[in-house]
Amino acid sequence: MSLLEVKGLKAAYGLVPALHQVDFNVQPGEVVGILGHNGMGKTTLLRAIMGFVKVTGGEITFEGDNLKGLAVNARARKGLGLVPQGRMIFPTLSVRENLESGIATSREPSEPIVEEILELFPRLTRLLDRAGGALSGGEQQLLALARCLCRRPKLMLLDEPTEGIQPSIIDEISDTLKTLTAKQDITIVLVEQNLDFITGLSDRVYAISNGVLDRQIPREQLTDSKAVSEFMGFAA
Ligand SMILES: Nc1ncnc2c1ncn2[C@@H]1O[C@H](COP(=O)(O)OP(=O)(O)OP(=O)(O)O)[C@@H](O)[C@H]1O
Repeated sequence: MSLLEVKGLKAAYGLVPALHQVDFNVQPGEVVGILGHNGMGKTTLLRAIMGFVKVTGGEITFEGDNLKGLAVNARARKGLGLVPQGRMIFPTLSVRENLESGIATSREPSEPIVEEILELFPRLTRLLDRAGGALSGGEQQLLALARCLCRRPKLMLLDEPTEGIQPSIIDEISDTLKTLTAKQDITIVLVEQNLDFITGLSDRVYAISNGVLDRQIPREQLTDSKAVSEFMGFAA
């Protein structure tokens, strides 16, 4: 059984459609990438899966259960976690407090998991008392990832983790995610426009274009950025 199955999904902002037809599935333990340019519907898709955006058609099932009508909190309790675009960490709370705020809504609230999660994030360990707002963009992204992991999600939805981040920290985020998937039982859906990042991490990559996602990029093309651009219709 797929962990996540999205079928014929549609979503709109008022009368303006943002997702027209989204069909894809994610198997347990996979990293599935969704590649698309600005405004193609990537954020809307992740927010619709998490329950922040109302869907107007189609269905989303998680571990075989239809998520229709379930609020964000209920989806989080089922094991979905979103690391949003722009990170959305608490700027006035310390790094440690940001991490603890993740545990408050954990499925397993009593577990002392901050220390365990920090093993994956040595850079954050050195910054535990610093205010979230005083971190660099890359450090904030690491914090947002770590905070989400403190809730022990089964499926982590990552919205453009490389956006506005220096190349050196992009590599660190990529390495951290690789260590995480090798070490822990977690499944990831990653939306991105950074081709190298997404192809380096993903087992499979789908293309999203103008709110339509129904095509997987052939595996043999994933290492050829020109072929991927052509496949997606990006080429001039
Ligand atoms: N709150 C909103 N109200 C109205 N329209 C919106 C809203 N959010 C997004 N849209 C529109 O929906 C479409 C998809 O936007 P979305 O943010 O999902 O794209 P994206 O692929 O994540 O883009 P980006 O890479 O720039 O974040 C765009 O046309 C966008 O203008």
